[in-house]
Amino acid sequence: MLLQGCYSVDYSSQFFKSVLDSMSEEVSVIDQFGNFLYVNHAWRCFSQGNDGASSWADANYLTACERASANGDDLAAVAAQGIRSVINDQQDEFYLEYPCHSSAEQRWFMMRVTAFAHGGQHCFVITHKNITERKLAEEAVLELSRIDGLTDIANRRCFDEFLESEYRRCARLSMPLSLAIIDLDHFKLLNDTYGHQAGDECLSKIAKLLKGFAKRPCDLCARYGGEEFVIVLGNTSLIQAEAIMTRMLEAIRALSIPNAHSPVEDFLTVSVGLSTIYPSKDSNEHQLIEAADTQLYVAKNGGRNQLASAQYLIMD
Ligand SMILES: Nc1nc2c(ncn2[C@@H]2O[C@H](COP(=O)(O)OP(=O)(O)OP(=O)(O)O)[C@@H](O)[C@H]2O)c(=O)[nH]1
Repeated sequence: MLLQGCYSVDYSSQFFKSVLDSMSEEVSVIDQFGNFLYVNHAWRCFSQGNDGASSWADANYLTACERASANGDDLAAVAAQGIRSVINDQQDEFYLEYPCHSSAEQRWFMMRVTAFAHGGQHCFVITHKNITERKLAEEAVLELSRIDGLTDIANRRCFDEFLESEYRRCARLSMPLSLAIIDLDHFKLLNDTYGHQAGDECLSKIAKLLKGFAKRPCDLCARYGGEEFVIVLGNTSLIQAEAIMTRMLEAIRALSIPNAHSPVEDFLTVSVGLSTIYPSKDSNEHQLIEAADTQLYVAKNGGRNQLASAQYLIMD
């Protein structure tokens, strides 16, 4: 077929083959049994680079997915199910984003499956597009959305998510979970005496110190509110958490951040409310927060500059 424009173009098979071979997306066409009918240049390059298989014409996409699935690749099972759903006309299109990391780099791909009919035969186009750049940008944004801008530690949102998942993990493994709320004493006076900028610097200094007390993957230090911080200690009993918090209180006193008008000391002190729970299906993480908050109230009322703690007991 010839169409007239600036140039005359011959829309022959060779033309479309050249178009498909020039694409960076990997494109293949399979029949309803999963047998390959066509693959473009990018597909051939990718599969050769991956496993040296060059004879795509003899291969079967569904069989390859099912083999990978049997070897523990859960996403291959999802892909096979998605392809079948388009083949069986259960949906017009299947779409999957999946990681495919190599030893050298992190990579993500987007797979799309659509159907078309050709000469009475049902055909299915499967494309794979490298979406690594977009995924890395999304991850960076997500990371930023979980960090407190001033202190560079986890923010409240990150804390909420972490506590929920750590709560479930400790419940599953019958482990204790401890939570400490750390509130700076008379911080308003520090701000009023030395200015807001000095207050900000103080918050950053405290955050940096607290981070050193939450080093394991099951720990988290976060900014909970203005001058309130939290430390989650997974798999940590009350006695162990008390020991850690006592060391932390001493470390904060040792910083000797001036707070000349504080009625407690002439340097910055903190009050800590600590509670430990053995998570179960009869309790939840919000009860642990309430329990730590109650202990913080006890510490504040007891004269500040101290730790108050209690095991959270689940009532029948
Ligand atoms: N510099 C600075 N100050 C903050 C920030 N967020 C909250 N604050 C201040 O923290 C102070 C908290 O005051 P209060 O709630 O009265 O608590 P406090 O003075 O620490 O008194 P107690 O907690 O009862 O010991 C307020 O003056 C807030 O303006 C911040 O990001 N930077």
